[in-house]
Amino acid sequence: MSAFEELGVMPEVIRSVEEMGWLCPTPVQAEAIPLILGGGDVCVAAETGSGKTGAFCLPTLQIVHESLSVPSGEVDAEPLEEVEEKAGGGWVWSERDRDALLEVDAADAARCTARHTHQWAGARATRGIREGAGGRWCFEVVVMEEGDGLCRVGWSTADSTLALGTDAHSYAYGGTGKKSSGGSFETYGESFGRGDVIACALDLDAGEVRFFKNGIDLGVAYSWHLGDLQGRALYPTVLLKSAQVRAHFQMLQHSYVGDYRAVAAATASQTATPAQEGALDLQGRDRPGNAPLLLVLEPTRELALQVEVEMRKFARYLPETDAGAAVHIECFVGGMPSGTAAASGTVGSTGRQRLDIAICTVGRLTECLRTGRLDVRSVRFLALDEADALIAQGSAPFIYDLLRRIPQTGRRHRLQVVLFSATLHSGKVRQLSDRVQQHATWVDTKGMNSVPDTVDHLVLWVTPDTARAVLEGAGDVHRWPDTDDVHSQVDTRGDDADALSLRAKRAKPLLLAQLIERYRMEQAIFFCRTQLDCTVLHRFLERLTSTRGASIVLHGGLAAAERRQNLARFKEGEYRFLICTDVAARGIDVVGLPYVVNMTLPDEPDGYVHRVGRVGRADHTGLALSLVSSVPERVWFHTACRGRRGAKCQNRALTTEGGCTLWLDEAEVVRQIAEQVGGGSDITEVPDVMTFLRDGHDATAQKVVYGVKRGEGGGGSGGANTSAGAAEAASVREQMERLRPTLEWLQTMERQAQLWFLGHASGKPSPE
Ligand SMILES: Nc1ncnc2c1ncn2[C@@H]1O[C@H](COP(=O)(O)OP(=O)(O)OP(=O)(O)O)[C@@H](O)[C@H]1O
Repeated sequence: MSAFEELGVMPEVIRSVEEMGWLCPTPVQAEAIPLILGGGDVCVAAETGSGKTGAFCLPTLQIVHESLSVPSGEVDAEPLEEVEEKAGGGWVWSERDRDALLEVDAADAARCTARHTHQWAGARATRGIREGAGGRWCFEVVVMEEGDGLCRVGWSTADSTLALGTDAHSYAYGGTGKKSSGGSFETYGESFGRGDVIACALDLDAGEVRFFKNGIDLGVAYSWHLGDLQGRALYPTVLLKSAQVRAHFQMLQHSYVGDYRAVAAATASQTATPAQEGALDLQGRDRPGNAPLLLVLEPTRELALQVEVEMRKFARYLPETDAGAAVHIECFVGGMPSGTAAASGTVGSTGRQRLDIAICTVGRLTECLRTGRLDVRSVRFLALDEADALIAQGSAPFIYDLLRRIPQTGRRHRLQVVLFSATLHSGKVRQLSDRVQQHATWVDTKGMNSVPDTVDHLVLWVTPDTARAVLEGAGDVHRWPDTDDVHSQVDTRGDDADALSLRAKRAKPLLLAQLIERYRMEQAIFFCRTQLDCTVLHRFLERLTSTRGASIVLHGGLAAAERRQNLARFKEGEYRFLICTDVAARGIDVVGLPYVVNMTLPDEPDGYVHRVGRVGRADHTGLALSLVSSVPERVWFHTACRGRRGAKCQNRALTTEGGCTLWLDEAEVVRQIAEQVGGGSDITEVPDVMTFLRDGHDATAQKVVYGVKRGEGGGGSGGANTSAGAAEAASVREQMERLRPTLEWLQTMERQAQLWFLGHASGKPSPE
């Protein structure tokens, strides 16, 4: 039995991963896959390069495939509406069409409660009144004594979000004395609260909604042209925050001027259910062609594209389902044509439009939702990859809004949410998890120190003396590297802070050239702070004969297609060096990459963890070198300039003085990084990089080889020199061979013991 099979992974997926050389799950895969397959919400914090992509792609792909394979009869076996109707006489709050934070009372489904004090949670009734039914209809909401929060009550169509009052056909009256529809709020009626009875009245002959408080008419709140709803039904809806309400759908407490009848008196032909309207039967095969079951959110285009490639590899042997092609995967990122199924109507073999898995960046998803190109109402699985980066990008409000658009419970499943990153240990991530997940299980294979021990860290201090010596050594001023031009009027020979900063900046590229030579770097990523820094470094390396034509640039200023192409050319070995900003810091997987060099440290320790995580992946060893100025460097930080951030900016004043520069104290950043990644992975600090290089430090002299599997000659904290490493690997292999029969025997014994236990527990005879 394959180790992946033990985790419950299906044979077709195992076949793909085995072809990729994955014989055993990594620790994070071993923990996360069964939890996800078991239907739980999971937060996974594990070191860079530990196989997190597989940990969420394998089980989610399998869940999607299994959903597609459910026979149609089974999908429709017991419509939830029927179950709900049996319990509540036809009109109750829906168990399915509600936010996860709202509870529908099990014994009295006309009562619902939202306990959260900071978040709204809504629910719609199981039925609505069709626009064409005509007549005057009403339901009452009693605000219960429990809870001291807020309520909004009213009507909405089944395709509106549960955030009552925010969509066009969603009509709300709130406890603060406001009415809202389409997101615009106006003063209306008066405030209401505990003990009040609010009647939500619908006049389908006039196209009007009005509200009554304790029997008193508050006047027409909304009106529309008959036919505007296109025959759709309006459903009783509530939105609560720390409040409890009970609805009267059948017997009204008050009588109302205008002869309004309780909604439960409507005949079947006058009402509709979301399923009849095609609004909620979205996870079955009636799902619209642009409505995926799995939605993966990625912080960058590069990552989204990489995950798409991986997902397609895992899916390649999946058998065709009744619904047509095995699983239809698409990537939605900015700047390139994507979403072909959704846009052009790609069809599966059943002749139906299909999209099962959508991998998106936030920007493109926002646009696709606005234009209706993607429909998220069928999503039953949401994966937030690099969740902390999504938060740092400011996407948390978008995620909360997204969650409102996705039904929390499907016909037979609830929405499952997983969060992944190497750096999940922040209050903001916990907050996100609390809001979007339910009872999430944390898989934390490495705690705070999420840097693999296959990475060696060298901090090479660039002191003012080093910088001076390096520049003097370079000779002619014209051969000095350019800089980001922050120090335009500075005398390089001076000793003030600006002069020291400028010299450190000019010295770093020269030192990099020496490091490339000393380490005989054949493949490396050089991280820079800004797009301009990348351009300047690229220009410098192009001037040197030894590195001319060897590097390529990747940053957010390039067109999407160029970014994709440049990354692909580097991965394929066409270029030896990738000069990039943090756009490539996360997730990018270059198998066996030996070196990462930080030309400037990132502002945050988390940024360092992700950057150096490009090496030391999948048990390969790697070296992370950081050129760190011992004096503060003045750098661009464009906040004051308007329009295109930083372009042609000449405002060299400090941000504190209304300008666009700041002093970066790399020494302080090193201290923070050492604190975060210390422990398991020591950072070796070299006090003076010049002496280090001059004294002939030579990687090959130490016989350390980076970029190879640990134990096969690699360095890394747990590594060794080439010959010792190879010997160690051989000895491990030998030991494993020796132990194999014993392990197989133990496995058989355990299986027999379990079978015996199961047989014993069920009263059947125990197996031999
Ligand atoms: N079970 C496995 N066996 C062998 N190799 C694996 C296995 N799982 C993943 N890998 C390989 O390990 C490398 C790193 O995996 P992956 O990109 O998923 O890491 P990650 O944890 O997502 O890293 P990051 O935090 O940088 O995004 C990839 O090259 C992948 O193919």
